[in-house]
Amino acid sequence: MSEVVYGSEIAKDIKENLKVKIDQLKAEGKRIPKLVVVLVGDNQASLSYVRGKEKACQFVGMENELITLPETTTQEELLSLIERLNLDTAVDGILVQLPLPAHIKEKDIIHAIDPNKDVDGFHPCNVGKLMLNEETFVSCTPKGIIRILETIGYDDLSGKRAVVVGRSNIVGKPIAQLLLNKNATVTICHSRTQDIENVCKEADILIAAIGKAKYINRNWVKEGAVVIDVGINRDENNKMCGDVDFEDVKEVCSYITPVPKGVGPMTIAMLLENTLQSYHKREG
Ligand SMILES: Nc1nc(=O)c2c([nH]1)NC[C@@H]1CN(c3ccc(C(=O)N[C@@H](CCC(=O)O)C(=O)O)cc3)C=[N+]21
Repeated sequence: MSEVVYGSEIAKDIKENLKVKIDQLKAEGKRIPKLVVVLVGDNQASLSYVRGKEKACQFVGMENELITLPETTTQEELLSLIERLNLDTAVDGILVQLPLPAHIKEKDIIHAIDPNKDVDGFHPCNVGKLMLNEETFVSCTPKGIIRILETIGYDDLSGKRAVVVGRSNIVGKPIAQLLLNKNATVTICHSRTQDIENVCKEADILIAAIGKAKYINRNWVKEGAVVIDVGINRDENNKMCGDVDFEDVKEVCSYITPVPKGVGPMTIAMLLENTLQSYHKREG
């Protein structure tokens, strides 16, 4: 039997902490940190995530502007908006919600955001700094996962084996790097990996970021492993679920994060932290 780790509760503590800090800035008559979220088109899932970000900003008392643009927005129009936000001294963080419509090149947009306002940590400058273990904006989901490990006291990773399933630029690769920076022995598995089940079974820490509903069952998991589920999928009843078959795996691991209320809320909390970090870099 394992302990279920509610990221939602850890995130709540983090947000309460941020609220105190922002109240303090207000009391001192200082400028308030500001996050701008840009949403292109009306992808339903994106709308729901963006609302979560808005609610969190309101909770901590951070300024939040949501700019919604029509699906037909051109790449040039989006680039000129980003240029304006880059130059706006009142803006600390810029987040362009992904995915973007197919006619816009995500890479060009990510490259256009000022690395000093890239609170997602997606810009190549910030990704490079992560690889060099230099201070930077760390991508929010991976940062949230590390914070979960720290909170459960499982952050001395020397001699531990970590297996990351999934190699995306926004989760798989950066979480592998963060685990490596903490001295774990890291393996990245993906769709071309042979004998993936047995590779995963070696993991002391298993990170699931593949995007396949309930793909990982107890046969993939070593007894006592820590299992972090990054997946956001729908099951056969259209209920939100992770990449891990939670009910099955929770019988064999030591800690497991649920979906929802696991990694997702941590992502939002880390976004707010990154925005405050950006503010302090600017304001001192
Ligand atoms: N530029 C960019 N940055 C992102 O960080 C980014 C993005 N684009 N595109 C989409 C993904 C996804 N994402 C989530 C954040 C919070 C929850 C979250 O809080 N989920 C709640 C439940 C939400 C619900 O019930 O719908 C939970 O897991 O408990 C989920 C997903 C950020 N993303």
